Amino acid sequence: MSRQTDELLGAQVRTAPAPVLEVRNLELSFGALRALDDISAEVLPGEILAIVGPNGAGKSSFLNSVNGFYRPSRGTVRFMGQDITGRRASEIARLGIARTFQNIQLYLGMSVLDNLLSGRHIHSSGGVLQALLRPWGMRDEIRQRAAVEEIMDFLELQPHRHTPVGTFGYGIRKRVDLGRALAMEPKLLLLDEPMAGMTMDEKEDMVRFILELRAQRGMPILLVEHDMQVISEIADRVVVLDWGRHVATGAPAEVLRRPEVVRAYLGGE
Ligand SMILES: Nc1ncnc2c1ncn2[C@@H]1O[C@H](COP(=O)(O)OP(=O)(O)OP(=O)(O)O)[C@@H](O)[C@H]1O
Repeated sequence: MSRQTDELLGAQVRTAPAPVLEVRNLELSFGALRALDDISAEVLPGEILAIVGPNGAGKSSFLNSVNGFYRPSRGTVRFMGQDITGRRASEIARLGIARTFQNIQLYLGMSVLDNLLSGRHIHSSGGVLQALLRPWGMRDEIRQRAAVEEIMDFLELQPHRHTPVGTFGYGIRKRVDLGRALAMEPKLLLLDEPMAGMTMDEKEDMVRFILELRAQRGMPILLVEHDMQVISEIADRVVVLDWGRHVATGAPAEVLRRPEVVRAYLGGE
């Protein structure tokens, strides 16, 4: 190999962006059921990576293994260069991985504003309860409020700020759930079926917010979603799982056409 080629390759190695999230050979079992079998994937800076696959493929298990809800039996999870495998969910959240949930977990009797403030607890001196009671010093209170106001502006939630979340349908609830995750000031966002149960208008709004998050803040996003049209429009790459196994990885337009991917969907539903 010539010296010039050597230098060129060296430059490529140096400029390749380090992944924000790097998952290697992940394995997770529930009794005899192998929910994840040797799964590897990575999220690059500013990338939107989608995990897709039929029901029971292991998508939520993958998210749960990344954010510490489940403890994988094998494999590693590295976040911004740090090994976080098997760490507790609260610790992983503090390191900068926030997530939303398939079955939204909000405080339904509380206002939009208070739900978002609950996401700030990792940035206040007390816990969730203290974040809600707001016994912070004046300066801390102003800082927490300013962060939440900005998120409400961004997600167009201002008209709903004082309304209890339980009075809203799925569309607004999912948006509040995203807002609460953003209130944690994450460096990586995990979204579990952010469009599920939404009307077309609500989906379009959510797509817009996700794309703006990436464009304006360079937010890397790992999402699980069933809506293939949405996936094709927003994901840079997709990872296809089936029965806990890896089927394919690549650009949506190319991967979703592959015969093995089509087969996985036809066989799985
Ligand atoms: N806590 C658990 N205990 C036992 N089995 C589980 C648990 N969580 C997931 N599983 C099983 O692991 C497999 C993968 O489930 P998972 O929820 O990860 O799939 P999924 O791809 O997210 O499915 P869906 O699209 O239906 O949400 C399924 O067979 C499921 O029943």
